[in-house]
Amino acid sequence: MNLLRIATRKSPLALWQSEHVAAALRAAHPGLEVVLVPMSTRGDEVLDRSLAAIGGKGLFLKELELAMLRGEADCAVHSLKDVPMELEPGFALPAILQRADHADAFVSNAYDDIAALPQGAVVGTSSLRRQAQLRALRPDLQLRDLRGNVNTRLGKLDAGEYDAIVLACAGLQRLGFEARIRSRMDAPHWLPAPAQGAIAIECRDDDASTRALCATLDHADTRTCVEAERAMNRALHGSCHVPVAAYAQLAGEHLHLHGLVGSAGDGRAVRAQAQGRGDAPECLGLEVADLLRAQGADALLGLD
Ligand SMILES: NCc1[nH]cc(CCC(=O)O)c1CC(=O)O
Repeated sequence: MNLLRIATRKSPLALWQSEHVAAALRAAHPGLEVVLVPMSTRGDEVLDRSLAAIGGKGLFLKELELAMLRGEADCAVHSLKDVPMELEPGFALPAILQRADHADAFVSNAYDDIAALPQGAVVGTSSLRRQAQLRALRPDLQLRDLRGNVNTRLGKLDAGEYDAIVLACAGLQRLGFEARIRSRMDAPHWLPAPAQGAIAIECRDDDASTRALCATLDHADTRTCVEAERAMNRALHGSCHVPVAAYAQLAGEHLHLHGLVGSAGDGRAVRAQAQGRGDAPECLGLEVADLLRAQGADALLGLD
C-alpha cells in the first residue's frame, strides 16, 4: 500500500486532527503518500436543531463511514469522545493516539473561573454533561445553548452573548487558542466526557493493510484508560443525550476511574470511583457503572 486516504470533516478542529494523524503516518511510514478527503456531514450542516433531535453524534461519522464503504477513503479521523459507544458493524479503531489535555476549559473575557461568576451569570454550553456539572456547582447560573465549531463558539462569546463558555482544552490548544483558557476544569472535581482529548482512527474491519499502517500510532496506555471510560458509559447506555462523565488514570498497573452521572434539569448528580488493574479496563468501567447505579444513576438518566 503506498497511498492512504483519510476522510475528514471540514471543521478547523477536524482538519487539524486529520493533518496531525497524516503527519504522524508519514513519519512512521516513509514513502507512504497520505492525503485528506474533506467531507461535509449532516452533523455539521444542521445547526438549527439539537444533535439529539437529528440523530445524535453518530451523524458526524456516517458520511465518513459511507466514503470508506464506497472505497473513496481508507480511514477516518475522529475525536474519540464523539464516537458512539457501539461502533457500526464492520468498522474498527486500529489506533487511539496518546491523549492530549483531557480537561474542560473555562473561557471568559471577564471572569477567572466558575466561582468568580456573578449571581445569575449566563454560561454557554450545549453539552448535557457540562450543564449537569454547572448546575450542581452553581444552581443560580443561566445555561444557554451554544453550538457550532470551536471558532464559532468563541465568536459568540466575544459578541457578548455569554458571560462565559465551557469548551475542551484539547480543542482550544490544537487550534492555537490556548491563551483563551482562563482556568482548567479538572478531575476529580470536574469530569470530562469519556475519552475527551483522545483522537481515534477508524477503518473497515476487513481492511488489514490500513489496520496495520494505523496500528503503529496506537498508544496503549491511552487505550486502556479510554476503554474503562467508554465501558462505563456503555453500561449506562451513555450517548451524547445523557449527562455522563468519566476520567481514568493509569499509575503503573493500577487504573483509577472516576465517574459521574448528572441530571441536566435540576443539578442532582451522583459520583463514584474505583481502582482496578490496567489489564482489565472494561471490568473497572462496569464496576463504576454499578456503583453509580447503586446511587440512583438510572433514575437520573430516566432509565428506570
Ligand atoms: N463536541 C465537539 C468536540 N469534540 C471534540 C472536541 C475537543 C477535542 C477532544 O476532546 O479531543 C470538541 C470541542 C469541545 O468539546 O469543546
